[in-house]
Amino acid sequence: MPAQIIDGKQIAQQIRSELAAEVAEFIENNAATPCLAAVLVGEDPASQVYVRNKERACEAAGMVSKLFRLPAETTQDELLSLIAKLNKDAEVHGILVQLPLPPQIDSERVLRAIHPSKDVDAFHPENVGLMTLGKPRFLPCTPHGVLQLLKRSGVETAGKRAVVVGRSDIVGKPMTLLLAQKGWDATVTIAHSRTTDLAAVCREADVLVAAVGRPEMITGDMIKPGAAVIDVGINRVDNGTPKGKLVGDVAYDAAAEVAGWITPVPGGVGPMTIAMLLHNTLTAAAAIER
Ligand SMILES: Nc1nc(=O)c2c([nH]1)NC[C@@H]1CN(c3ccc(C(=O)N[C@@H](CCC(=O)O)C(=O)O)cc3)C=[N+]21
Ligand SMILES: [Mg+2]
Repeated sequence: MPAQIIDGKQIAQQIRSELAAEVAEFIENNAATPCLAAVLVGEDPASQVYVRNKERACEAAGMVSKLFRLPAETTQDELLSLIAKLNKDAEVHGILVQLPLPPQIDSERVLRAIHPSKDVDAFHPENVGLMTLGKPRFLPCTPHGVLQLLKRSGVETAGKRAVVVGRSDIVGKPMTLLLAQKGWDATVTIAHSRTTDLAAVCREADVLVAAVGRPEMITGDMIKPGAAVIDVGINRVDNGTPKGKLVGDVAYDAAAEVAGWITPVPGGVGPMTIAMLLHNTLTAAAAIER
């Protein structure tokens, strides 16, 4: 039986309409509208697309989106002073600084300058710490989106073996912690580029999350029959067209013949990241306006 396709676009749309209702209620009960400030430094074309999608999604949910575009030559001090201004701005509930930042900027310093109560990416060490302790203020958007895809598709994680391929601070690491936490209750392995016999490790997974950033590196033979395969990768590869083609970290066609569930790219995890960003922005607004 071929895999059930997990339609991230549709599930994200469902979450966004749930959020729109909550935002409307929030606006009725508070003298404020949830507001996300997005900061984009430079002209990276992919970043422009993501930031525009985030703005549109915010507005569709009834939230305010403020975009701050800074030139590629922006200095660290200029960026830090914008963040200081946004931290103090009572109208702004969430702040997102789009990554990657240009090389003259120390990303770690910038992310730590965002006030933790407005850190809707959940990248600040205080928020990473709270999440790790099982007391999250915000959940990081992409891993939270993955959990929602699993839950809303009826994939059981309790007692199951989960393998996360990739150990980034943004996806891999928090993904493993969340899958192991109470309520999700998976037995989790974190695998990476130095893992011996990666294929055998992956084949043990009832839930396989690929977050390595290497196009189609997870092949059909690495998948346990019936597993849920969640592809976090978004890689643009050359296919002779000017824009190239988006592919995930999973070789989709072969994987779909073996898996029980699978997420496509595009239309899988990507739209969920944005939906969970909106969710965090509403959470931030509720905490600040309370
Ligand atoms: N501070 C910060 N926070 C982020 O959350 C963040 C970031 N920086 N920098 C870049 C990455 C990447 N990211 C995506 C979000 C949505 C899609 C998305 O909606 N993708 C669509 C396709 C988009 C396309 O066609 O290119 C999809 O997968 O269907 C993709 C990627 C958020 N990121
Ligand atoms: Mg941030």
